[in-house]
Amino acid sequence: MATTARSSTCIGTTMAVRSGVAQKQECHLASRVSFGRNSVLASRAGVSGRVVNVGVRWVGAVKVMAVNSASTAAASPTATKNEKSVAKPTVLVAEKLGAAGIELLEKVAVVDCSYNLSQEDLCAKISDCDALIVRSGTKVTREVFEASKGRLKVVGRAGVGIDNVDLQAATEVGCLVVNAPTANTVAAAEHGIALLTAMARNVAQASASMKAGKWQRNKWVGVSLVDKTLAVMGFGKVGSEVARRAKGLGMHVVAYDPYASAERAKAVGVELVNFEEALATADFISLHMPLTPTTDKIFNDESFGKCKKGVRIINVARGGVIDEPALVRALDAGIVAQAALDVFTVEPPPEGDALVNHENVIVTPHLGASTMEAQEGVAVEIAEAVAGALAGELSATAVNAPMVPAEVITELAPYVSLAERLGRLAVQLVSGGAGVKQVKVVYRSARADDDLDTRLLRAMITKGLIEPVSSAFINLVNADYVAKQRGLKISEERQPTDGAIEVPLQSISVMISGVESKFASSESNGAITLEGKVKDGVPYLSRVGSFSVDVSLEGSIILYRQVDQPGMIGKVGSILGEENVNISFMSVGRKSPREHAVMAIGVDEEPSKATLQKLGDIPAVEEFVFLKL
Ligand SMILES: NC(=O)C1=CN([C@@H]2O[C@H](COP(=O)(O)OP(=O)(O)OC[C@H]3O[C@@H](n4cnc5c(N)ncnc54)[C@H](O)[C@@H]3O)[C@@H](O)[C@H]2O)C=CC1
Ligand SMILES: O=C(O)C(=O)COP(=O)(O)O
Repeated sequence: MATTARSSTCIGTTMAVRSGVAQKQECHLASRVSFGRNSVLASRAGVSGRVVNVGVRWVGAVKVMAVNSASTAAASPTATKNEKSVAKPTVLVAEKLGAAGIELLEKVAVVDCSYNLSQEDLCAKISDCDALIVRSGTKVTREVFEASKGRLKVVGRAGVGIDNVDLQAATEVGCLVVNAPTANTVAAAEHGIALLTAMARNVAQASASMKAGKWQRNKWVGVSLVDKTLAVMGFGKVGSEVARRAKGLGMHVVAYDPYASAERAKAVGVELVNFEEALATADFISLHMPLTPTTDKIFNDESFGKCKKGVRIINVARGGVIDEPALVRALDAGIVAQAALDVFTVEPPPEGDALVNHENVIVTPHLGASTMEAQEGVAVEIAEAVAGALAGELSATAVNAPMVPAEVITELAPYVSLAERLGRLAVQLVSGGAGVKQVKVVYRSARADDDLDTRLLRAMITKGLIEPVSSAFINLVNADYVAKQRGLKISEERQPTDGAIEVPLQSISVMISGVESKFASSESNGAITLEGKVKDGVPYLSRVGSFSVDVSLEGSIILYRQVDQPGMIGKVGSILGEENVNISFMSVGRKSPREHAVMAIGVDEEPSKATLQKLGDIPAVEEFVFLKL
């Protein structure tokens, strides 16, 4: 009895329109995890050196890099069906960047250097940009991400501090944020030391006085550094370089950093102390922690009250770590003898600012990273990170995405592809609009728990589950966030196997519970269950409900349940053949002869509704569903 010949939602068609077109491309076989929307699916990765006519889709899955990879990965989502070649991505450089970085970017992108944009101008421009590069002077707010209308894929911060980028907003829209964390470390440390020594010897004031025609040798008597205690607050890259240099000046150096390792401190000859002890013992305090909710105004009336009277403070970190009016009060009260500041809560500070104009304060306009060498280094570091991200690579300096080593990405590439396809197929089996809320993923692997990073897989299952039924764009950056927003709970389970540990995974199962299936045979233990495997680098569907099948996950799939009997393959084959639909794979999953069996047929072309109806009308077919990958 033929029962439910239900047509499944034609999700794939929607996706194709949204993304552009299927393209013919010659590709390298470097499988990577993509952040680009128009990535090329690596369905044949590892099989042949040429990949032809692969669908270009807004994925974020493993991809085969196109020859012109950067431009392909970052092509405008508005590309039309007739476009033959995909335009280069556009990178907006909103603040001065070293020439070497610009040159590097120009090889892969159209580079628009527009400095000093107002917030309105930035918002107006950003929807035409795939990447944005900034320093500390540009606020990349939620408004900017919203104005980009989904086009912006990467924000590169040409420096360390990312407090000027709304990371939450970036993550929500799946925009990768990368920084250049190492190239300006020495410059910032040297500037810290410059401020320390200049402050101690009144260099700035004495210079200004002499230029004003005075010769005040008695007025500008300084203090010595040798044998004084310097407290380094934040013992990271800059802090430890400052500590090293201060030791060379004969200072006793202590450091406060709740996350720093004692061994690293010991190696530099620095004693790690707690916050109070640092304040109570320091003659000089140098700030090198990031601006976070915890460090925001960490130097306030209360903390200045705990300082040794006459302490001198250097800030090359962020203005916001100091409560500036409190510092003015501490300076006026003589608790703080002097301050040397490179950074301010508001930059530039308002005219007539009490702190800037205080006689015991010396200031520089955020020059910590401003050496020729550091700026060239930062420019190259950020250009490489942005170009890599546009080409779909995971960045080693990603700020809002997990860092996954390149070798792990390469190894997991076919499984990442399998994961997305399983999610994509499973959600198409859900009947009605109840929505998917509970998903369990089972990874069967011979590897130890800590030897298999499932974050990529989970992200791609999430992508497969959500993208077909929403307008969301999902990648590794925002997968967990979007799932949480939609109330989708994904639990993961590891099942150990006896297989070879060289193979990362024996299988992945995706189980959706709490929903009805369009295809009853896909249910097992009350959940829609699909299992997949990778064979010779190619993802396969290996189980539907409790039926074993074996069909390559390429093209589309027709699943039907039939009463197992001779002649069925011929009937189905000729119906599809009449419409010139090419069968790529066929597999029968049955429990015992002449009983129910599930047939899985891979097809290269999408059959028409009439053809699907004819299949459903075959008397032995009990139910069927057509699923698009
Ligand atoms: N003025 C300028 O032009 C420059 C400023 N910077 C700023 O300097 C700061 C440090 O930069 P890096 O050393 O490269 O960063 P980093 O990440 O290597 O070091 C920061 C250190 O602060 C520590 N930290 C975090 N929270 C803390 C807390 N509550 N209390 C104490 N320590 C805490 C971390 O554990 C880490 O060791 C950043 O804010 C950065 O933006 C960096 C370069 C140039
Ligand atoms: O790298 C940092 O955190 C800095 O503060 C340097 O800022 P800049 O790039 O000079 O605007």
